[in-house]
Amino acid sequence: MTTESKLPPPAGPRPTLLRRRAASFGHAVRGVGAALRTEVHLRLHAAAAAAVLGLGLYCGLQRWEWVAVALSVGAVWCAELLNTAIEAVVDLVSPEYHPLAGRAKDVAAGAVLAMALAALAVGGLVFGPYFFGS
Ligand SMILES: Nc1ncnc2c1ncn2[C@@H]1O[C@H](COP(=O)(O)OP(=O)(O)OP(=O)(O)O)[C@@H](O)[C@H]1O
Repeated sequence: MTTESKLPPPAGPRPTLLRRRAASFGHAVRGVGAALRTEVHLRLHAAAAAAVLGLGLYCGLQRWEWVAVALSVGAVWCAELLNTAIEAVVDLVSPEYHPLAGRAKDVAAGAVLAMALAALAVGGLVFGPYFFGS
């Protein structure tokens, strides 16, 4: 028995690696856009990120401080986007009430909360000395 696929090859020339990467990037941007349109929390994170950027420029943060702030903002966005994705999948597979569906959503929301608290701590450690002295 052969292990070769019986499927016919796709019609037309195979897209180049660069085109496939560009398409994947487009899907990711579309995902962030969709989440921004539907999730109020994500829009609040965007406003918070803009405020932190302004505050950082105002304070004249050091390079390592920008690193900590950028990683914190990125991690909160990442957690919120994953939470949004998990919510969508849970709604798809379990539109009716189910304790496991509820637990999955609660745990995903908990991940956002944990990251937001860590980001708050980083914000306090970075910006605190600029406003209250070291
Ligand atoms: N299918 C379900 N079965 C059981 N419990 C659910 C279900 N869907 C939602 N829940 C419960 O309701 C809570 C809120 O769910 P919902 O989908 O409204 O998220 P949300 O609060 O709108 O989140 P976000 O504001 O981030 O969009 C969940 O955390 C979970 O406890």
